[in-house]
Amino acid sequence: MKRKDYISWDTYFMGVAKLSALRSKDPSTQVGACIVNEEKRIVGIGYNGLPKGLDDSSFAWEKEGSFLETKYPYVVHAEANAILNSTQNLKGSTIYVTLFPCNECMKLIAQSGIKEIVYVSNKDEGKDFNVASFKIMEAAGIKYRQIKMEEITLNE
Ligand SMILES: O=c1ccn([C@H]2C[C@H](O)[C@@H](COP(=O)(O)O)O2)c(=O)[nH]1
Ligand SMILES: [Zn+2]
Repeated sequence: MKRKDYISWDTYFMGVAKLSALRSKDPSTQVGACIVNEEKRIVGIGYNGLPKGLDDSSFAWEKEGSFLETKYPYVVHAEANAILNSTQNLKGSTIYVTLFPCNECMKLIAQSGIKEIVYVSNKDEGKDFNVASFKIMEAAGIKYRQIKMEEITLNE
């Protein structure tokens, strides 16, 4: 008889997104993304980090202070990395992301043909960029749903 407590597709793909987020060097917000095609194949993964060639230790990860001394001008967002890392055309695919995408990422998501967003947290709800993100998403006809992530236990 087959096992009954196997994880769902949502848990599986969000689990990959969460695992990817653990690679992030951002001390305050770690984001992971996993793009899945219509055949449930993973076609791109990413997390928020500095661009290739930049030393993680030489750049500030501050949230506040002079703009050039914060992380904001330098970090590549998880969704952008997942799209850049993708192995095929993303038309019709789904992105699993641990944090609801910002407006900049939403533009990339719409432009790449991704048709569904599955997310866990929307910690920036109500901020202008978050409202803009919802506007882009709805105007582009992208579906979305928020899921609760269950704990995954790894047996030996
Ligand atoms: O769509 C998004 C939005 C944000 N991120 C990353 C970029 C930063 O490293 C953090 C956000 O910093 P805060 O601590 O929340 O100010 O998250 C992302 O990857 N994708
Ligand atoms: Zn973003």
